[in-house]
Amino acid sequence: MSLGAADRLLLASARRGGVWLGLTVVTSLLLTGAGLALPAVMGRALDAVLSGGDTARWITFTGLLIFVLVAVDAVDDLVGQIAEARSTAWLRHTLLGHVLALGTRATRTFTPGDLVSRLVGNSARTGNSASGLVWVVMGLVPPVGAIVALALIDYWLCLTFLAGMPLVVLLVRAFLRDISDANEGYFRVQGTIAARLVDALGGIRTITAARTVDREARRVLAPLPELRRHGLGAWDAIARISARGDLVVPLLVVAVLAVAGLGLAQGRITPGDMLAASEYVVMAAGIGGVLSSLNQLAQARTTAGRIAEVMAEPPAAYGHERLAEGPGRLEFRHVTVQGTDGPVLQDLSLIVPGGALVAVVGRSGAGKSLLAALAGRLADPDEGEVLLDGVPLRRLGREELRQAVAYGFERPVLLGETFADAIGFGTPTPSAEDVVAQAGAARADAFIRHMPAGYASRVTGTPISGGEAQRVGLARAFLQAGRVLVLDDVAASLDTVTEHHISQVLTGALADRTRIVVTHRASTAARADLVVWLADGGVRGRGTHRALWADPRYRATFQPFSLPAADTAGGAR
Ligand SMILES: Nc1ncnc2c1ncn2[C@@H]1O[C@H](COP(=O)(O)OP(=O)(O)OP(=O)(O)O)[C@@H](O)[C@H]1O
Repeated sequence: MSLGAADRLLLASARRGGVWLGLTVVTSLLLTGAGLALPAVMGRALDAVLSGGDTARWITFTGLLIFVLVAVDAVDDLVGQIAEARSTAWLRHTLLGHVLALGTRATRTFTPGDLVSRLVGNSARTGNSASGLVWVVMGLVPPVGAIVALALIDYWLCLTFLAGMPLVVLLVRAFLRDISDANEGYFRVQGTIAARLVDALGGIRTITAARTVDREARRVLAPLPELRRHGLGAWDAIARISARGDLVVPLLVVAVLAVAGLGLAQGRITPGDMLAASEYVVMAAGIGGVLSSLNQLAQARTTAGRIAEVMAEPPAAYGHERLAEGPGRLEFRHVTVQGTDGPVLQDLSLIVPGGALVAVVGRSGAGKSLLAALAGRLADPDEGEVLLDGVPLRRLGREELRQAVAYGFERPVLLGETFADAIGFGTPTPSAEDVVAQAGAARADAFIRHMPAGYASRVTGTPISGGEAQRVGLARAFLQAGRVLVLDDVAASLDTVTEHHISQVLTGALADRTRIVVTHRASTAARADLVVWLADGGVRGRGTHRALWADPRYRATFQPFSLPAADTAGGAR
């Protein structure tokens, strides 16, 4: 993490407080000014009482200053909170936009739980410190002003105070170092716990079925002792600075008051000056107020650093080129994708003819989904490139690419309020007729109509089966289908009759598109114009299912239960 990036982000978020932050500066200035003037005015009031001067005038001034302090304090709280809310909103917006722009890369680099903790907790902590930034700067004004006031009363007072300052500076530096380390550890561990919790919620069925609830709870909360250690570290730093401050500050106060007493005895200063000096020396030594703001700022820098880490990940860059009319011909040119233990796909070259129905088959882990992801830039190759109708995908504009290549997934996430929304998701202006037509094509229409509110039924709170969710996802993919449609194992939860019907849609209404279908089923491969058989990081074979079937290793890629009689070489079509 670069501290520079964290500081820049912190400042940028503070700036989003806009006019409210400006008002915070004004109210802080007023509070600081009134706070600084009060001891002097009180001193004058005392001198006036003792010497029979204009007592009423000075007491009125004192009352006015106290009124200003109370009234402005209330306004200061309000404008400060508005500025903080604006900063936090901007941070969340910016971070969320960036995470979504990172696409699949976001969750490969950061776990979802960790991202959520950065997006929710860390953003708030950073944004809420926007006005804290003002307070740190403003917090320094009273001590500095008080030192100047001491000098104005009597320069010996000021010199006595300054003699003790190096000690105070050392204390503050040590505090900042300790508190930053503790905060950094604390927020990191918080992110780890959030990540584990999200994992556990994702696998809650498995955990419940395997009766491992207690074990899982222990796993999620395992970093708690570390969290406690960092939390205690922060408290320790605060306790140390206040203990040391409790020692140093009274010593400073006593030293300055002793010099002031001497000045009073020698007639250099008046009793009112003595009263003011006693207030100013406490104010000058009042590092406590600044310390809590500094602590807040140190936390905000740490959380800003965690946000800056995500922001530093570059999102996928899109080009500006558009596609000319074309059949949807895809070309994989010497494509290599590195996995964690070496290449998953290596130097793979493949042409998917425009308008063809291509089945991608292979054993589990062969890289079928990865190949499907490469076809529409849900993943980018480490070497080589993928071209659509002659244009490298990287050069295409985002909109152009997303319109050209549509996807359907095995476990679709249904996004949108209602089922109609979920099907129309991603299509700019889906008409109700189109939504219903594609739901019919994907065999989703009947069960959606049976719901109490039909297409207007809410997705959240309406339990549906895995196969039903797949059909809704398919309807969305059909509606979106551009010149290329990629279906990644979409029929996994479908019965053979439904799957057959959907195959008919692929070879009927959508026959003019390039269709890439990742499948484990021989029956689907049999219906394809071309089968691409992946193994050992490359294309082991390509051709029709019937031709490839002669190879026993090809036959072995299909699980026995998915080989109906019709799927023998003779029956395969
Ligand atoms: N974008 C990526 N970058 C690097 N490696 C990846 C990427 N996507 C997937 N992989 C890795 O590629 C390997 C193959 O995964 P993939 O999901 O493509 O297999 P598959 O053939 O579809 O398997 P299955 O039939 O079980 O779904 C896995 O080890 C996976 O971790």
